Amino acid sequence: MPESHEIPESARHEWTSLAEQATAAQFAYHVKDAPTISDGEYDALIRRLQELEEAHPSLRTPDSPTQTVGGAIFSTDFQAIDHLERMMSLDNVFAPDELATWAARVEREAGGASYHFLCELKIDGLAINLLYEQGRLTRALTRGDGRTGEDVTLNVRTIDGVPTQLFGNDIPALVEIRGEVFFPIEAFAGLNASLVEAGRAPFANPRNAAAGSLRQKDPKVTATRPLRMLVHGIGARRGLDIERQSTAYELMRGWGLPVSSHFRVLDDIEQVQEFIVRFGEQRHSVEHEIDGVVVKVDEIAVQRQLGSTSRAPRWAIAYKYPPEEVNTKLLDILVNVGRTGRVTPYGVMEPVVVAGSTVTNATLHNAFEVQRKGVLIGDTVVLRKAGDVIPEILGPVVDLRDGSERAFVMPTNCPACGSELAPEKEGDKDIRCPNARSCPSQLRERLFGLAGRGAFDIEALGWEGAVALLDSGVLIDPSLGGASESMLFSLGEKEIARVPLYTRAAKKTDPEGKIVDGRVVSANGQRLVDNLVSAKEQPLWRVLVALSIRHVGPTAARALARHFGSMAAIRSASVAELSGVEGVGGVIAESVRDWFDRPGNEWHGRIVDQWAAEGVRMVDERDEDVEQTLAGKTVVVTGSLEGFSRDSAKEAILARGGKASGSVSKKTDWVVVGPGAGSKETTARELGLTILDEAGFVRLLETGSAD
Ligand SMILES: NC(=O)c1ccc[n+]([C@@H]2O[C@H](COP(=O)([O-])OP(=O)(O)OC[C@H]3O[C@@H](n4cnc5c(N)ncnc54)[C@H](O)[C@@H]3O)[C@@H](O)[C@H]2O)c1
Ligand SMILES: [Zn+2]
Repeated sequence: MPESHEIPESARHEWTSLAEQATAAQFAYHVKDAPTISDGEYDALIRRLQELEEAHPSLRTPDSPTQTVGGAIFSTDFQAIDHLERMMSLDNVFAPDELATWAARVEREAGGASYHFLCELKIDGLAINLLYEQGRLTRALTRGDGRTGEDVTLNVRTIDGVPTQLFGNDIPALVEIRGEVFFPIEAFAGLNASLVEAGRAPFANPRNAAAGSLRQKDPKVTATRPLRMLVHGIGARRGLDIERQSTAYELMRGWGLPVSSHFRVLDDIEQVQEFIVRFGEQRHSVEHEIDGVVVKVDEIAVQRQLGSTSRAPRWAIAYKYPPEEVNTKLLDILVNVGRTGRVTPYGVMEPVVVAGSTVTNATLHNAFEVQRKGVLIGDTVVLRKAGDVIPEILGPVVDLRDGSERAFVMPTNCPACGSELAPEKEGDKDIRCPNARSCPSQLRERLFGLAGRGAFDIEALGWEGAVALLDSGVLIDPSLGGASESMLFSLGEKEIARVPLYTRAAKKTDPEGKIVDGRVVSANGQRLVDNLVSAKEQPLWRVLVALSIRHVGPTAARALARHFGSMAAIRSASVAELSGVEGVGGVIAESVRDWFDRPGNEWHGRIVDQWAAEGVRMVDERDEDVEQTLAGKTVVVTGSLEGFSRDSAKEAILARGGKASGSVSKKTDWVVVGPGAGSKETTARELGLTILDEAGFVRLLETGSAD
């Protein structure tokens, strides 16, 4: 124990308590493969311990969690064996200035030698040490405490892509290959579903699935898991002389080892920064989870010169991205009734900040999905939110259950209107509220949906506004005998003035994502009137989307509008005629006909009639009048353009028969780049695609050619 007389008692207490928590977390994470706190929380614990130790160096004992390579061996399932050369951890930085500090230190201690930076993705899996003797895989060990690992040779032999025999003629007599075993993201949900079905505990995230799958007593179980491995280092070696780590990677690739295609050798720390930013944006286009970038000094001689601390090399650093996974409590599972009556369960969670916003809800899609994920109400769950992507509950933290958790039961009646819920057809995964006409929940969702960006785009009408309009009764439709979104366009200023409204923008500016009391924009009533006037001029496809016809989203609506040109023509088209349109299949065609024709749906037609009577545009300028200069071509627009919004650029491409894509690939014909373009431009350049500026884009639209 540290000397206590010179350290304030409060600091000593805090250190002891945090060290205990960190040690317990290491055990849960490295030994049980079932962490009970998130990586972000763990990193924060370690940071705080480091701060305390910085202030009171005598707290920094050799067995402090800040000084050890986590995961001492406690498991009896495997034999403990020493590594030939120690396996290290990595020190972390979380911001550019911390990276710069590290780089400055490297520069200072490199003693004038010249060197490069080797940048790699930090694979979120578990470390493995493969021993090859005369090219034969003779042993595989987990990292353990860095000196001693667990013998998982038989398990590793079942991993696809890990060669049991190296090939080539420059095979060293002995070499330790270090790498990471991971669980491919796309296989994760399926694994949990099958575990739940077998009555077993699901994994909290892919990283734990990797560790838990590898560290199985029975290698036959490991063999059923789609584990993969990538190489990221080299340990003890005999008969191998390399000057740079990147050279070793090329050699290893030649021997048949799985080497990542994402590593780069860079000259200076500015380029390293760019690499970090680029992969921060592309974090999800990689087949495994990454929690950061690892920056290494490439030259082995300089690595030796820099040496290492008790737990990590000084010649490498992990730049960690902001965490996208947090733990929170699943307080309840409720159901939402959507604009087409679909009933969707969603989790209500203790509010938690992740990826820059506060999350309280996450959709669970349907009752099967709840089942497959194995989450219970009352569970601590791992919640993931990646950038702009909608938040997702990954899985439960089973070890924190106390027996009070309960399973979700799908309600039998609509929580909004009491109607009996049922699947529409036998075998449907979804169940629905059949009361399309007056279910308050469906009405709210339809009204909100029709104001959305992909429909009429009524900026002044957000969720709260939709609720307020319906609650105030101004949308009572005499012809329908109840509330209906069809009254919207007939509203006058007088009616709107009665309703307190909130804008989408107001919602956005509030960091909490909720509407703060009193944020009633009084000018908003006038804005809504103005918005409604311009909404009437929206093109036909947007009107179609606004009708909330099942399966008719922007893509199908565009195809229908382009082909038929008017609401009247769509209304009178047969299923065969509808499904004959490219991009409109049988399901959509049936859905459109059903929406108009099914007995009881007559009120749908009346909505269309009423909108038409209020002046909503029901006929398009036919796209045939626009020359199809881009037929069959794919264009990506990135960055901001002066004369086009994101939507109008897309419409201009679509109207000319082209495809507007969101991602750059080899199949992209042209990439239009405006100021602020990021990784897409880089990718386009790497692929050697034709890049256009705004003027070039305008010419392209007119002529179909970039010259
Ligand atoms: N949630 C928890 O309770 C808990 C507990 C302990 C640890 N952890 C997590 O683990 C981290 C600490 O674990 P650690 O000591 O293994 O450190 P680390 O995971 O931050 O970094 C070291 C490891 O990164 C791996 N790695 C992945 N890609 C690499 C690459 N390209 N090059 C080199 N190495 C690469 C190696 O296996 C190496 O051992 C924490 O920061 C936290 O994220 C979480
Ligand atoms: Zn209902």
